[in-house]
Amino acid sequence: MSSTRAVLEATDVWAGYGGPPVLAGVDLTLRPGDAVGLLGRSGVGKSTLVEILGGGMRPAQGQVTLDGIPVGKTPMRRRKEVKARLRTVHQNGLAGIDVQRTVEQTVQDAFTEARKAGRTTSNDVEAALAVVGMPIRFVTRRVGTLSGGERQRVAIARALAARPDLLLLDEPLTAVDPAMREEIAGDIRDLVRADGIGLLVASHDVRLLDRLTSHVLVLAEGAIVESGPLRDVLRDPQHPETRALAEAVPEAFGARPTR
Ligand SMILES: Nc1ncnc2c1ncn2[C@@H]1O[C@H](COP(=O)(O)OP(=O)(O)OP(=O)(O)O)[C@@H](O)[C@H]1O
Repeated sequence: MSSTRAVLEATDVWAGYGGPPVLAGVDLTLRPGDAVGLLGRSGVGKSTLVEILGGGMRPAQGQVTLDGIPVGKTPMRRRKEVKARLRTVHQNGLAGIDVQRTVEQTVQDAFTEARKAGRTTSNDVEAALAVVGMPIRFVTRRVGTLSGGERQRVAIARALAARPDLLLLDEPLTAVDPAMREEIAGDIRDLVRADGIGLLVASHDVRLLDRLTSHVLVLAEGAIVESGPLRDVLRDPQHPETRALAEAVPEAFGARPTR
């Protein structure tokens, strides 16, 4: 429903934690309607990149912009707008969520903000929870009493209720069992497709990326070393790190057996 559709652009992003750089010149563009996976082995810098893209961490060098507005050092008067258009769901699913509020209040708050901003007319908490496979009986539960997997799902429902232009998910649904994870991923995919929300999903779970995204970027040695449709990338990996990832996934994803 938003009038302008945001484009997120990262240019020559460098970052680290005092040692060798974790990110060393990452370029990336995310548009509404995109469904992009960020694939890479554990510790390669996926969360760091998601944090920087969402404005939670500043790069040592380079910049991230949302339709030209700097993300991370956003001018005060544009912060609300950036927050409405660009949402991040962190790995633990709790950042920014008041654990004392109920599930219903948490999702309702997001709808209220989105309605005020003219981003949605919906107020359907039950439908929002259904997308992440949560029955209506959870509405009265305080977020602080939920299991890890339930919190992750509420965090996603809340982010989707906000109807952002772009949604960044860092290792979503890790605490949810595999069968349910696939089903929820399919429902999330349907919703973001229907609403034209741009999605970036950081994960090393290729099954999840296969469900949620249409295109992957492989992060290795601080940079995006490969990109393309997931199954193509795994079938014909070019970079040694992609080859290692491909060898570890089931053949169903098109990876060639190790010779
Ligand atoms: N606060 C921190 N202080 C020092 N080092 C950090 C900090 N946060 C992350 N790192 C290091 O930076 C590197 C990248 O971490 P990051 O969490 O971005 O990787 P990741 O690809 O998301 O990993 P995973 O898949 O295991 O979540 C790792 O070597 C990690 O140990």
